[in-house]
Amino acid sequence: MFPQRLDSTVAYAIAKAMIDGFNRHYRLFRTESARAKHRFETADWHGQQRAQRERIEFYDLRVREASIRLEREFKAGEQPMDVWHQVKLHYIGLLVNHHQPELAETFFNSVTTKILHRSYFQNDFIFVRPAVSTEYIENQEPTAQPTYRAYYPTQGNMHETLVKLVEDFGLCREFEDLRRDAGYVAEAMAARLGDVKLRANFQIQVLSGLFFRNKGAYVVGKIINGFGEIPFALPILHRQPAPGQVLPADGKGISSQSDAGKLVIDAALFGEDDLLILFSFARAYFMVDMGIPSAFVQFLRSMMPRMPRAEIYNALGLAKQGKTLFYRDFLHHLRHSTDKFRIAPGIKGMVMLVFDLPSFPYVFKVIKDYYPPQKDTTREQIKGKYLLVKQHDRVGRMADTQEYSEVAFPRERFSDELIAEIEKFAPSQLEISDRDGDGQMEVIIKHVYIERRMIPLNIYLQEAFDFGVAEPAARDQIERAVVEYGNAIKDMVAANIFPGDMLWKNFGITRHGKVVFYDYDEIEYITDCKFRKVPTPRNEEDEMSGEVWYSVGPKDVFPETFGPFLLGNDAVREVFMKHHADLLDAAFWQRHQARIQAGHVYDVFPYDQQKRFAVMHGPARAG
Ligand SMILES: Nc1ncnc2c1ncn2[C@@H]1O[C@H](COP(=O)(O)OP(=O)(O)OP(=O)(O)O)[C@@H](O)[C@H]1O
Repeated sequence: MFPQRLDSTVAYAIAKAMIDGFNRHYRLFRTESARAKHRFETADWHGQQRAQRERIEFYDLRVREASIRLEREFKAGEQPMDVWHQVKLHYIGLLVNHHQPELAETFFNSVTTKILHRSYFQNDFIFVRPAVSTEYIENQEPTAQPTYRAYYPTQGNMHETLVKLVEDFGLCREFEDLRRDAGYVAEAMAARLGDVKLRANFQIQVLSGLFFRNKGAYVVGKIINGFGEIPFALPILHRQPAPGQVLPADGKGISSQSDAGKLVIDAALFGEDDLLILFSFARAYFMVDMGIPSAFVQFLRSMMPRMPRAEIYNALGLAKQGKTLFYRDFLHHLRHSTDKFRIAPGIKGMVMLVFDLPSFPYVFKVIKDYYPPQKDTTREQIKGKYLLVKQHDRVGRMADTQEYSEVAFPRERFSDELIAEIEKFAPSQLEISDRDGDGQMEVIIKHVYIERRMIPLNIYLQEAFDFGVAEPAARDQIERAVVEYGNAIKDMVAANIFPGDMLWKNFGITRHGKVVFYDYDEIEYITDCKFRKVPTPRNEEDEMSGEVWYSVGPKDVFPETFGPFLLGNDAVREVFMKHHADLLDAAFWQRHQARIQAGHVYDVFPYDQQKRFAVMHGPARAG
């Protein structure tokens, strides 16, 4: 199996062409990410969103280019196994001093699996686990940026240090008052540190690349004191010039105009939980200029040890690496667990067949082969909607999904009930065979989306109902769920998304108590919908008719009619009407539609209004 001699010249040429293909990919990816700084400085918000969307496509384009080149120049698909073994060894050699070896290995897997027939590629040909270490990679070039910078403030010069720390990012746009903002940050840090004694190693470390997303730029780092570490992030925004921009403190997102202002540090976020929300799977990917991405991941992991590395790679826009790592984690989990896959708890979907493994915090969603008549859709349309969400700003309210094809699971881990369910609703997606010939039967699913498991909101509410709505704890649970549910819809509206199907069962609650939407098959752009008031009945017959007597176009939405589906329970109705009655009014939706059509980009920021310096220190001081 292992080649004794590297005697094939074509093997080296293939390996070299492959690494050239990857290097081209990473160069383009990095350049696009680095340009985010300029787009931020010049307030090119539409450009920023476009780039975020387009960058997702880069990987597949480069994989396709590389496979075409390998086929054309080297007939790579026709090379014997022996040559492919040598290709892999040469490739490993080329990675020894590479700065993104883990990404380059994944690229190798993507290209080879495209070129080689499935029965032909086996684990020997691809990187099932990393062959080259990502530990301690350094760029030795004199002009190279280190991954992070360290500052050593004392009690006396904290303020100056923070000013310098921000200035070192070299943002080419004036701050409104950086000294003032650094003062706010210093105060917030002091409050967070409390009365602790500053130890010899007291320092602030910040990643040398700013994290850009939509209308924000984030400084990301940690404070180290003795054995303690406090992760933090400082969002930098453009001050909006018009007065009265600060929403009421209970408002969720920070709506902002498309105009540009001087820069401000908007808040100081501390601790793992704030950071986890910032890096959530329900938000768009960041743009960061990273020479050594694994070093960024390692730093971020030290700040958020509970976040899987796969999700960190995703958040950095390196979704294919995220996908690879997720799959490795999944296989590892399968090997070290014994429970069985089952139909996911909750109300079954009409278009999606959803299953999970109780011990594993994700769900697997398969598109059914047929749907009830009210679901006028197709497999392609559903895939289109999932893609739309992937490319769109998910504003912390729409779960990210990873798409996999031909996923094999051990047959003995599937309950018979689940197999029967798949056979009934998605037979085209199911194969049960011993594909790799190891004597073990496998369940092979042709196409599946995988996403984080949440508690479906209907189940969460039901728990409270079962407890008894008179109980304060149950009332709290209902209030939290309903308020957050409305906030989730409003954040989606800000981002031009109409969820389509707003039933409780289509939303889930995360471990941070955030409500997130996950049912995308009826999603539409707000700007494509027609929000209407229910017309006044023409006569008594209309009025008494239980049927819809007025004509309804395909894009018509009647917000008044949401109530009966959502508000059957009195306790729910009371909270909903107190906080979110506007969602039942067509005028609310039309107003947002008009604002989006006028070109305003809304950004929903991943922290509470109460954490904004403008709110904490009063608008008079902060703008
Ligand atoms: N991320 C998730 N976490 C937990 N449960 C989930 C998740 N996604 C889906 N489910 C469960 O699976 C069910 C069906 O999922 P989903 O709503 O995506 O399917 P659907 O076919 O699009 O639904 P519908 O019939 O409303 O269109 C949900 O009601 C919920 O119980």
